Amino acid sequence: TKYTVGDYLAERLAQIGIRHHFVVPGDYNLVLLDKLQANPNLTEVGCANELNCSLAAEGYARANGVSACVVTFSVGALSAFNGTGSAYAENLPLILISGSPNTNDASQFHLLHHTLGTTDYSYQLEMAEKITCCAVAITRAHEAPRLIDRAIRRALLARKPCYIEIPTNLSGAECVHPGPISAVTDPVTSDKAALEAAANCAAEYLSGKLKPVILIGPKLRRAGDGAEEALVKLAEAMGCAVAVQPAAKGMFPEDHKQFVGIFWGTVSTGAADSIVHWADALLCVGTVFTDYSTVGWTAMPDIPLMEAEMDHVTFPGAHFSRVRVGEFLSHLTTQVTYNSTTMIEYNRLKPDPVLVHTAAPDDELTRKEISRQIQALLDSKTALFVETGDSWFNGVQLKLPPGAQFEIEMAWGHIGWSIPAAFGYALRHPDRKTIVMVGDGSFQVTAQEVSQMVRFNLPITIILINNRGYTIEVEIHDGSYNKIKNWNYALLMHAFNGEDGNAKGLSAKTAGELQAAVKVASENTQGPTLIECSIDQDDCSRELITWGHFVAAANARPPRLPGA
Ligand SMILES: Cc1ncc(Cn2nnc(CCOP(=O)(O)OP(=O)(O)O)c2C)c(N)n1
Ligand SMILES: [Mg+2]
Repeated sequence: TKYTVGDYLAERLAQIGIRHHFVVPGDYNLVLLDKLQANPNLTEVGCANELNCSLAAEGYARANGVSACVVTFSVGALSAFNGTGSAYAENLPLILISGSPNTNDASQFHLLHHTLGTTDYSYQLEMAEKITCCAVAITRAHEAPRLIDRAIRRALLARKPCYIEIPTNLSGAECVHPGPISAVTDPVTSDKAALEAAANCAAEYLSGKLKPVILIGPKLRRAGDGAEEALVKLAEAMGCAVAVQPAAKGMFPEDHKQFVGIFWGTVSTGAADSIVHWADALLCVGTVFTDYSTVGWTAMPDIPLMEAEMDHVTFPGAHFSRVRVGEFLSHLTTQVTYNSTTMIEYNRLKPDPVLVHTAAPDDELTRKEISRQIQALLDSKTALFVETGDSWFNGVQLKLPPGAQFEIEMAWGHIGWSIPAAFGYALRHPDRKTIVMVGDGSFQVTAQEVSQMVRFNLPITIILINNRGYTIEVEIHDGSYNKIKNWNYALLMHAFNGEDGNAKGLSAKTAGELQAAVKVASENTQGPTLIECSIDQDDCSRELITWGHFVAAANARPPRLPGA
C-alpha cells in the first residue's frame, strides 16, 4: 500500500513519544484519522467537543511532554484554539492538527460548509499564527515532510504549541518516508562560551552577598533536560532557602529541608514572603511574574534579579542567549560556596505547625475539613489537579508528600480546564492516583469529559466543591452574574454511565459523609468517582478574599495617560 502524508504525520507523532492523540472527527479530517489509527503506536481518544479535546491534550502534554489534538476545519479548530492558548501560556508543546478544504476549492471559488461563507479559507491559519510558535498549511503533498518536521521541531524546542493544517484530499496523498527523527528532536545545547560567561557572571552576582535565595517558577519543569534535578543539586551546594511560585508548586520537593514555602505575597505559605523580601540576592529560575502570581503587583521582589530562563540567563547589566537552564544550573553548582544564613533565618521565622481541627462526623462540612481529608489522601502516587477558584488557594496550602505531583493552570486560567486535563494526564499516567479539586462553576464548563473517564475506566477522584456559584469572582467583584443554576452533580455520574459505566456519584454534607465517600472513591478502581461537597457559599479561604481585593484593585487602575 502507498505511504501517505497521514502516515508520515502519524510516524512523526509516534517517534516523538506520543501514544494517545485526542480527536473530534469531521469530514475534513476523516481520512487523516484513519491514517493515524493505522499506526500501531497511536491510540485514538475521542472527546465530546474540541474545547475539551484541546484541554485534554494540554493535560496529556503535562504528563508526556508533548501531545496532539486533531480537529476539523473552523467549527472544530476555533474551539480547540482555547486549549492551544492554554498550552502557549503554560509552555506546553501541543501539536494542533486541523483538516481543511480540498485543495481544488479555492481556485474554483467554491463556498464550503464549516466556513464563514466566503471563498477565502485562510483566516484559520492566520489566527493559528497568533497563538502558536509555528503554523503551517500543507498545500502540496511533497511539502508535507518539510512543513511537518519544521512545526514539530519548533514546538519541541520552544515548549509552545504549533499548528499543522492538512487539506482533506492530501492526507491520503503519496508521501516519502521520514528521515531520522534526530533531525526533529535533537536539542539545542548551550553555547559553551555563553555558558561559561553566564556562570562567571552569576558567581560575581552572588559574591559578597550574605543572603541569597532561590525562587522557582513554573517554567523550570517545562524546560526539561533535568532542570529540576539540577536545581536541587545547586540549592544543596548553596545551602540557601528555596521558595516556589504558586504555579511551580511541586517542582521542588516540599519535604526538602531547604523548602521555605510558596512565595505569593500576602497569601504566601511558610516563611516564603519574609525570606524572599529579606534576601540580598535572588536567583529566579523559570519564574513568571503575572498580576495573579504577584497579587495584583503587590508581591514583586525588591532587589535586582538574576533570571534563568529555558534558553537564556539575565542579570542586572548582562544577558546571555543560548544558555539552557539545566546545563546552567549544573555548571553554576561547581562555582558556588555554601552559605546557610537564609536557612538559619528561616528556622527562626518558620511558623509553628498549625493544629488542624478534625470535625466530628455529624459536623456540617466545611472548606477546612475538606482540605484536611484531602491532605490525608495525598501520597507519592498522587497527581493533584487544582482548578481556577478557591481550589487554587485550598490546593496551594496542602503539603505535598515526596513524589506527589501538582498541576495548576494559573497563567491561562480557563475554568473547567481540570476535568479534561486530568483525563488526558491520567491516560498517560495510569500508575498515578489522579485527584481533581474543582468548583461547581468550573465543573459546569467541561463536565462532558467525565464520560471519557468512564469510557476509559479511569479511577479519577473528583472533589467537587459546591459553594453555589462563582465565589472567586464574587471576591474580585460581585454581581448577579456570579450565581449559577445548581445541578444534581452526583446524579450526573449515573447519566454518564449509560448502560455500562463504573462511575460513582456521591454527595457529602457532613464530615462523616465525606469520609465515607472518600473510602468509596479509593475502592472504585474501575471508573471515576465524583464527590459533591456542599459548603456554605461564604465559606471561602481568607487568602482568596485578600488576593481578590488586590487583583480587583489592579484591574481598576485608571488610564495613565491624561485624557486616555
Ligand atoms: C473560560 C473562563 N470563563 C470565565 C472565567 C472567569 N471565572 N473565573 N472563575 C470563575 C468562577 C469559578 O467558580 P467555581 O468553579 O465555582 O470556583 P469557586 O471560586 O471555588 O466557587 C469564573 C466565571 C474564567 N476564568 N475562564
Ligand atoms: Mg463555586
